[in-house]
Amino acid sequence: MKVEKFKVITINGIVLFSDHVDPTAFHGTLRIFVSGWRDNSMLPRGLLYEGVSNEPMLLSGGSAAQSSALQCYDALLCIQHEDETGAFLTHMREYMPPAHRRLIETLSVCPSLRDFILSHPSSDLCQAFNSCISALVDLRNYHLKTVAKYVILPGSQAMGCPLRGVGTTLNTTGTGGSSFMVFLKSTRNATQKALIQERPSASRETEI
Ligand code: HEM
Repeated sequence: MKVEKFKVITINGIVLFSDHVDPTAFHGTLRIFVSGWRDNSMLPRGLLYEGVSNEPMLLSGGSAAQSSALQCYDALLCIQHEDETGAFLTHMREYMPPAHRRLIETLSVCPSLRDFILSHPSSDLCQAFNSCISALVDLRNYHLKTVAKYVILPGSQAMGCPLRGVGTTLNTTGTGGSSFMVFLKSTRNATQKALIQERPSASRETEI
């Protein structure tokens, strides 16, 4: 299979694919190598690292969920990821450098920026906060479309492929074994929930 068309740009540890990446080549070649060996039916017991451990190790594949940038924004903007989604993102911190993990933990326990804005009503502050949230919602929506283009669509077209079993597992589960479309929609929805509803200002109330 031809892979020379891959164009990969690394931004803060995140691998960003340009429009030149062929979804079928991504799905059929690269994704298999980043799938990891945790919740992976091909390697249910994990992988034995000879000379490192006597027991097989279960490790998730590479994912931007392990990038500290997005988790820092979430903590700063008080975006709450609940239940399984929150647990998965917290688990992904184990793959970050310890200093990055500590930064996210520190931001999470700092006085809440959202509460500050709510208790000091200012239209400018509120709009600035909401534009940050909206930008993150847009990013997560764009990302959902990218995942559909690079994983769901080529996965549904991979009939007859010798790696079909691998594809089936990887089409519905993320690198951590999550059902990733449910997970990704949940992170997007939690982001949307953080928007502050602007109350009408006193002057506008008197105008009406
Ligand atoms: C072809 C390109 C991409 C594919 C197929 C893809 C796929 C996925 C999948 C399946 C997940 C679910 C969790 C997991 O499996 O680990 C995920 C999570 C995530 N991805 Fe990507 N991704 C791509 C590119 C990117 C890029 C370029 C970014 C950053 C700008 C990014 C940021 C994230 C983040 C932050 C998460 C964690 C969920 C969240 O916080 O909303 N991904 N990705």
